[in-house]
Amino acid sequence: PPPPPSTTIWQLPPTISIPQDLIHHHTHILTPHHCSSAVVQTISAPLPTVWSIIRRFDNPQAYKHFLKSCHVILGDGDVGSLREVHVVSGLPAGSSTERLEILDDERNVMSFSVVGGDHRLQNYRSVTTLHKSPVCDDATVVVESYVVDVPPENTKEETCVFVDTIVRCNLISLKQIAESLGGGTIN
Ligand SMILES: C[C@H](/C=C/[C@]1(O)[C@@]2(C)CO[C@]1(C)CC(=O)C2)CC(=O)O
Repeated sequence: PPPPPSTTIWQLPPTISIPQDLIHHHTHILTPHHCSSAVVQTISAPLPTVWSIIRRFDNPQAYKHFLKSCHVILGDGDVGSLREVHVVSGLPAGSSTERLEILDDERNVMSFSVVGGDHRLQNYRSVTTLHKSPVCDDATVVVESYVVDVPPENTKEETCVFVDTIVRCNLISLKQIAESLGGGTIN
């Protein structure tokens, strides 16, 4: 008989290893009240260029155009820092308070969690990783995964569509900015 579905989903070919501390993000027990997904975007710019934009916890609005401002309210931009972002009008959100969970300059992993604010994505948490494209030297593959509570009056599907749309917009904007920088980086 085939192995139970849970093991087949998580069995990755030996060539792909996920850093251990990322596993617990991806093994979040999904109940009917949570939704999770991952968005992948290839960018024709060197990995250090893309990373120089993603890693700036204090400046997400550089590429996240749904945000109109960001202030670090605790810490110096390193893990444990808190930021407060304000959202452009037109979205069912006003502000969000977010904590930097992982910032790994060696493995190019960044993760933040939403810890407060007036919006509808309770317990949103994402992990973004950068990978040198296997097919082209000066290209970068961005993988952004998330887990979030499904709001009481929405379905899992609606929640995923909403979040996927925002994440996709952010990564397209990141692509445009990184590609316009060419090989440069922002510091
Ligand atoms: C989906 C996520 C961000 C969402 C928000 O930042 C927010 C936390 C407040 O405004 C939003 C733009 C939309 C919302 O309802 C919840 C993507 C990202 O920023 O990495």
